[in-house]
Amino acid sequence: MSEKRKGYITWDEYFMGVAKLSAMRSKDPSTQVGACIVSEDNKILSMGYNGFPKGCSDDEFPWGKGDPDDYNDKYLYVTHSELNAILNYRGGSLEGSKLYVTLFPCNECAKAIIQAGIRTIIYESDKYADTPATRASKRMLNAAGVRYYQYSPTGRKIEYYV
Ligand SMILES: Nc1nc(=O)n([C@H]2C[C@H](O)[C@@H](COP(=O)(O)O)O2)cc1CO
Ligand SMILES: [Zn+2]
Repeated sequence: MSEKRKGYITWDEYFMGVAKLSAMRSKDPSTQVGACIVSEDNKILSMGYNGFPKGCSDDEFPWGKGDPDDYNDKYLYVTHSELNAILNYRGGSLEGSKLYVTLFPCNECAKAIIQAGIRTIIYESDKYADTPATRASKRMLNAAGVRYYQYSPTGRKIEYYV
């Protein structure tokens, strides 16, 4: 056997796969989001998923939304996967890096993405495309010249057994 194996996964499948694995750690009963930040030369720098900040117990803080009392709304407490991935990175600069994320970033994360120097976003779902948060996000990303494109799945089922 002198030729390389065929059927190995692409870089996009690899990193979106890592983002999805990360999302599976989320405790949010409604939407689980995962992110993976990668250097220009395809090395993983950081990962994250949506969750409460350190010390804010997943069992004590509220996971609900739409509670008449905003104080008990998860949106006040959750850190988004993208921001967690940015904050989890302790190695220095993210300048020029790429972000793989399972859901299009919101406006608040867009600010952090732009300021961190992330230059490319590869996203899977855009299920909140019509919301002001996503529209404002695209407005800022476009102005800042951050490139984004939707991940196109190959249809390959990613499973591994030795
Ligand atoms: N890009 C994103 N990254 C995220 O981590 N999130 C988080 C915030 C919430 O925990 C959850 C969305 O909850 P819901 O609105 O579908 O019930 O996903 C949300 C978005 C949407 O912009
Ligand atoms: Zn966000």
